[in-house]
Amino acid sequence: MLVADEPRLLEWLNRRCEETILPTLEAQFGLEASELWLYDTFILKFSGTPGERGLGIHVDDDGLGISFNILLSDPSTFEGGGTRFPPNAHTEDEVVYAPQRGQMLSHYGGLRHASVPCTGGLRYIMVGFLRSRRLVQLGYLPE
Ligand SMILES: O=C(O)CCC(=O)C(=O)O
Ligand SMILES: [Fe+2]
Repeated sequence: MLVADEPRLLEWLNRRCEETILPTLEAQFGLEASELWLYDTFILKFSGTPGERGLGIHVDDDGLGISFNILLSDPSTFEGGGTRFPPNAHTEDEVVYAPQRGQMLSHYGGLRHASVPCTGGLRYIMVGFLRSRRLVQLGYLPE
């Protein structure tokens, strides 16, 4: 579901953006919050049912920006789950993140990644994509 369709969720997201999400992304990417534009935010539900376990390897938003991924569920309520970054030009190691409830993973959207499949219970995440023209100058994006 789209966060913008639910006023209470949108209010929560706007507050979190101001208090934590934007300051964190500013520090991580060396950008000013005013240079970032929240393009899309949605909630995803994964379960152990085949076809609902997670996303295969992909890039977000055509690699145009920055992605954040907040775990909404308590990790004790689902099995499996997490976000996986296969080896890329910068590292030979696969990296897997399995955050606690409320923790945020943020990354350049053009980095290839996938869900670690959920194998039981329900895993809810909030995923948002931000864009910024400055990412090009910083060398994250192709010209
Ligand atoms: O399951 C995950 O943590 C990955 C979610 C994701 O990459 C996305 O929604 O774009
Ligand atoms: Fe993604």
